[in-house]
Amino acid sequence: MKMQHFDSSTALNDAFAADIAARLQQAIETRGQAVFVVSGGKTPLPLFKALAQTDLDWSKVVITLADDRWLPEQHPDSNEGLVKANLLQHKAAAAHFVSLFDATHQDDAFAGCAVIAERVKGLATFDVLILGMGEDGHTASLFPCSEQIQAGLADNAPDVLAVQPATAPYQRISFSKKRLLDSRQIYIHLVGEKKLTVLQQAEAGPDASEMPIRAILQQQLVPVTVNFAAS
Ligand SMILES: O=C1O[C@H](COP(=O)(O)O)[C@@H](O)[C@H](O)[C@H]1O
Repeated sequence: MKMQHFDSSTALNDAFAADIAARLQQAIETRGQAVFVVSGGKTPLPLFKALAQTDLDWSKVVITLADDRWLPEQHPDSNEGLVKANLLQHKAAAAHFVSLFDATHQDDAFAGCAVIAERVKGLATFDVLILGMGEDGHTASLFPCSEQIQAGLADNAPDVLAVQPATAPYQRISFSKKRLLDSRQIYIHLVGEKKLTVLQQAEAGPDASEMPIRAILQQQLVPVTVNFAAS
C-alpha cells in the first residue's frame, strides 16, 4: 500500500484528478475504453467537480459506483444523484453511467439485485476504483454491522449483493470484495484525522468482517494508494 499525505484537500483533489485522468487516458489508448468506479458519500464531492472540468475523451469512459443506497436518484442521499450532479457535468457529461438502482423494485434492494447483477456483468476489469471508508471501517457498502458481510467478503461472492446495514440508513447495493479486487488500481480517498485513525486501526488488525476496509488493505492482488488530507 502506498500512502500519500497532502497539505490540503484542494492539493489532494488537484493531484488526484490529474492522476485519474492519466490512468483513464492510458486505458482508452490501450483498450479503447476505460471503466471508472467511484464511491459516494461526502468526501469525493470536490474531486468530482475537478474531474468534470478535466480534458479527456469522456465518451469512452464508463462510470459506475462501488455502491449505492437503494434510492431513486432524486433522493438527496442517492450516490447516483451525487455523481450525476457533480461528476457527469461539463467535459465529463459525455461519459456513460451504469446505475446500481432499479426503479421497478424500488422498495426492495434484495428483489432488485438480480437486475443490477445482469446490468454490470459485462463490465470489464475496473481501470480505476476509488473507495471511501466509514468510521466503522466499512468500504463500498460492505458494512461490518450487516448480516451480509460474510457473503460480501467471500471468495466466491457474486459481483453485487444487496445489504441491509444495522447502524446506517437505507438498504444498499454493493460490489463484493471479489469484484472490487478485479481492478487495475484502487485508491482509498480519506479526508479528516479521524479517518486516518480508523485506517491505522484497520491496518493493525486481522478480521475483515470487523473492518471491511482490511480486505482491500491486506491483499496483494491490486495496487492500493491511500490519498489523505487532514482537512
Ligand atoms: O455510505 C457510504 O459511506 C462511505 C463513506 O462516506 P463519507 O461521507 O464518509 O465520505 C462511502 O464511501 C460509500 O460510498 C457510501 O455509500
